[in-house]
Amino acid sequence: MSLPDPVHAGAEAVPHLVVRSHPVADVSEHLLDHLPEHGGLAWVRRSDGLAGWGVAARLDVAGSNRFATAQQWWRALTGAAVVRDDIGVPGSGLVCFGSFGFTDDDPSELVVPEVIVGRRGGTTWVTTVSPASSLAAPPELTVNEPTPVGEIAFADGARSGTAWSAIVADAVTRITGGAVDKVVLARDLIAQSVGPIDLRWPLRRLAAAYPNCWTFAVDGLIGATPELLVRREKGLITSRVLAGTIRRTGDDAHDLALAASLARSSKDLEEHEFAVRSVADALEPHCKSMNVPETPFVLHLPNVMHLASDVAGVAANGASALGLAAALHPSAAVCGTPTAVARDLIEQIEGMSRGRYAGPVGWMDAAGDGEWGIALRCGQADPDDPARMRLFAGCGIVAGSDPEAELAESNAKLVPMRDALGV
Ligand SMILES: C=C(O[C@H]1C=CC=C(C(=O)O)[C@@H]1O)C(=O)O
Repeated sequence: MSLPDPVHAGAEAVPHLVVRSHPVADVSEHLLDHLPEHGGLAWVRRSDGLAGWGVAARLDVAGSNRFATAQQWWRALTGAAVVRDDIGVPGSGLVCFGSFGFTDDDPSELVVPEVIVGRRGGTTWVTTVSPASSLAAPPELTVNEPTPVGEIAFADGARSGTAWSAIVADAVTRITGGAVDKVVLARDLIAQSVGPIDLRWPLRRLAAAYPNCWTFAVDGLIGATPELLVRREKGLITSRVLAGTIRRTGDDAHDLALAASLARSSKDLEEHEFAVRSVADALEPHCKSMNVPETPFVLHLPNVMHLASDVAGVAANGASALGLAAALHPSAAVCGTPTAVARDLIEQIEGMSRGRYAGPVGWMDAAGDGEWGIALRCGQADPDDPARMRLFAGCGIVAGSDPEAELAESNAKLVPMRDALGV
């Protein structure tokens, strides 16, 4: 059979793909159970979502045009694909997973898996993606048990806790001096195991312990994020904005009192308002109407509670989920206000590379619908040492921030990944 000429998206040639989605019987309640040992891709929340493996096509990209290049590539790829989709819901048919660097220089990628298992509202399906030259047979779904992570040790990353607190104190001085209104500062922790870390082990534990979060895996970056940067679905745009945090104590009555104090805390409400404003301002040009709640609610997670606002809008144009994520990134929940000043300050004083932590992570389909979360409460597997991961956590710093309290908050935000890796 002679192959059609490759289609080009900018400098990149894209393959002609043949895609088939068909319903299947459930083999397991948990989509993550189907992942093979290596190369798993995931975006799941409770029993719904997408889990994929294999690489049918992939784009690696960096630079200030990375979102535009990725869009162009995806448009060319979807335009050249032959799709038979018997399900017809967002997430069926041709989809890609993606993860973007926090800065222009950090690596970003889109991956189209060879196999995707999806579930939504009680319907489970399998999508197979193959080159036009070699059609793939649908796989048998199996339940695959991960290897438990053995003994694991945690050590300081780029900065010790004390050194990081000093950086936070420096930021507070700059904020009170008027240089910037809010800046989000992050730190990393190194997890070192005795043997290779089977990423499916922490992934399953994150999904089980944080069912209200979106559990993700893209190219060695895994986590369970509570923050949805943007979802676009059939003309409806939504975003869950988080900023303002208090640690849980484990005592329910006390935690309720803490939730009430969080909802009244002027320091946290100010921090939250910056984040909501940045999202509302970025979405406004893309929405005909928008609902921005006046007061946040308190989102209860097992380790922390957050001030949260669900912003919603009706799409005014054809901007895809990725286009909207590009407009929103970096929001004030992970960067600060004003954005450019906060970004420069992070670069100047944070003292580490964030990689894909705090960047958009998620998926999109051929119609441009999709979900992009912010890669928080996550860890990056070391490509050179399979027994090692870098874990990340950050905190929004405003004039009223206390460096010691921020350090404690960052430790609480590291708990999900630490527990997931532990025995
Ligand atoms: C930057 C992180 O959290 C952000 C999201 C929610 C609450 C935040 C805060 O209260 O500081 C942060 O803005 C992180 O978890 O690494």
